Amino acid sequence: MDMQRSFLDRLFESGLLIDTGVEGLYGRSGAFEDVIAAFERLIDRYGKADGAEAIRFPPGMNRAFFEASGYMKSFPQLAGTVHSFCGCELDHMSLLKCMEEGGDWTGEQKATNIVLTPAACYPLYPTIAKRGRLGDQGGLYDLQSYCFRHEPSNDPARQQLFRMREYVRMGTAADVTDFRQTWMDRGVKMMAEVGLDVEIDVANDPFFGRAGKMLANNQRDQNLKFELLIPITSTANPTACMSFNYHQDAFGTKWGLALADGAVAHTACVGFGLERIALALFHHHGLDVNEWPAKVREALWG
Ligand SMILES: Nc1ncnc2c1ncn2[C@@H]1O[C@H](COP(=O)(O)OP(=O)(O)OP(=O)(O)O)[C@@H](O)[C@H]1O
Ligand SMILES: [Zn+2]
Repeated sequence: MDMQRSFLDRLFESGLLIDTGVEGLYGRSGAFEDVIAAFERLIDRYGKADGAEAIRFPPGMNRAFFEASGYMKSFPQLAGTVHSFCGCELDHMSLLKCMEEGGDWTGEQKATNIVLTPAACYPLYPTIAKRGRLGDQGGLYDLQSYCFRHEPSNDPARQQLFRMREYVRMGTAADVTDFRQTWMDRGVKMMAEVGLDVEIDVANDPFFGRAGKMLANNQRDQNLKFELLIPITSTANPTACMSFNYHQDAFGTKWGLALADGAVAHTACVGFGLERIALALFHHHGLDVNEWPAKVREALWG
């Protein structure tokens, strides 16, 4: 396990990641960000011909949509809510007094209407449903967001605030499973271009509790989730750097997403973990991008 800690220490020493004193919450250097920007341009090149509609949401979402999504049923342990001080002057005085005494001042904070986005695609489904039926070709969207998950760790690849680039397809079952397969093939090709060895395997989400075990088994048995894995700090447990999810008609039904003929839409999403991909590149090719193989630099920076 201390391969993780030592890689994290090297990232801090090189300045690529900046320690904030909280596990999984890091500043990033210009060099780190350049790699993410370059990799996103590579994603753009692979996806361009498909004509996805680009949409960017901030890293917080409407609490009502979050509640309706069912996230708290499946992943209560990962969610992060935004709370604020909503009191009067008297409340403010007791707040300051409590802080001064080192007490728990957060208990009086009230929930706002914003929840931190857990995955880039969560705000999309209710947004698209509100527009009415999809067109004849269904829908294809290009998203990117910071996402929050409460999973503190000294593994630099497991962060609490990280960026996810996603494509989401809405259409018939065939449309969305074809889309997912296309991106599995593209994912392998893209990673080969930047000199990373990958494998693709069936996977499951970290559903909470005993009932969650069954959900996870079901997800695996039905091949609903695949991950593209790259060894970063462990070859025995390579890290998921992309995931490919087929939701069947679950989100279509939940949000009322309808195809042009009125049938319930199927959906699939493909996610790139941008920090994980950057970390895989630094781990494989070294912490100085100037020393990376020419072929890799060419693929990223032309
Ligand atoms: N804590 C995290 N830190 C950095 N990147 C992450 C984190 N969690 C997920 N990702 C990235 O976002 C992508 C899409 O998220 P997804 O929900 O499919 O991940 P996940 O299956 O929960 O990941 P894991 O199994 O490693 O917890 C993942 O493939 C991964 O690259
Ligand atoms: Zn998604």
